[in-house]
Amino acid sequence: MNSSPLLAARALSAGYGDFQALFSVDFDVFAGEVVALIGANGAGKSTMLKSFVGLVPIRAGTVTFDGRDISKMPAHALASQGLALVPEGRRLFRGMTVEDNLRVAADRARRLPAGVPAWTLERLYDLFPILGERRGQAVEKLSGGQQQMVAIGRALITQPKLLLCDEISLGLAPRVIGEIYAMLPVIQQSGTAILLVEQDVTLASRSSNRICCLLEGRIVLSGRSSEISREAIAKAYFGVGHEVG
Ligand SMILES: Nc1ncnc2c1ncn2[C@@H]1O[C@H](COP(=O)(O)OP(=O)(O)OP(=O)(O)O)[C@@H](O)[C@H]1O
Repeated sequence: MNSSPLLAARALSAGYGDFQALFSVDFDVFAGEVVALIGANGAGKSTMLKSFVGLVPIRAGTVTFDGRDISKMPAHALASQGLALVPEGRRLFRGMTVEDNLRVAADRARRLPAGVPAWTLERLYDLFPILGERRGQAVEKLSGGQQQMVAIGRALITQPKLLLCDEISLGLAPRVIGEIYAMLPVIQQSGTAILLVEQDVTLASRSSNRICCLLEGRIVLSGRSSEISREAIAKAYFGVGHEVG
């Protein structure tokens, strides 16, 4: 693993009005790894992702990406830096086809160095063949899982170094979740790091190299997914002193 992180948050605080959602968070993602961010409802997971991409303003601290301070960079400028968000709820362009949803995002893509293979429509259709079959259909005609595949494809076509995924399993059937999560190693092997916000702790743990747990806006546990016990995760998830069943 490289010694300098791809994404680094330092003493990051963020919130909404009078409410503080993140308290001096230190957090890293290194190139090529999959990190899962877990925590109970309201712990601050989405806020953290949104603060990375300029959708929630940072109150204190810094976020650097690929060595550059992005703390004040507007959301629309981040795709060209190599940071892409798959937002909770997908937020596709309704009324547009699968292919047009993908094409629109390509306009904001990062310029790739020579020799680095790009995520093209063809590669995305190889990753999710059903999208190729349905490329001409309006996205609202697709199932939830297929829409999630479009949302992931739309992020990938911006050629990210880091893909931020906000609860991509939410509301989907286990089989569909399995199909989508099966593609994460393929994306990782292509050289894209992934930060997953995931409610399902078992899935989060199985799908990641490292896991971090947020509790009430603070990181309370961080380590290699293969080395952290279920008990440690449960304690961190619910807070120290909470009975673990
Ligand atoms: N737009 C907002 N305005 C005010 N408070 C907000 C807003 N969005 C989130 N919050 C509050 O910030 C805190 C963190 O919310 P956040 O959505 O980041 O949590 P989360 O860990 O992603 O939870 P969930 O799994 O429920 O999405 C919560 O207390 C939430 O109520």
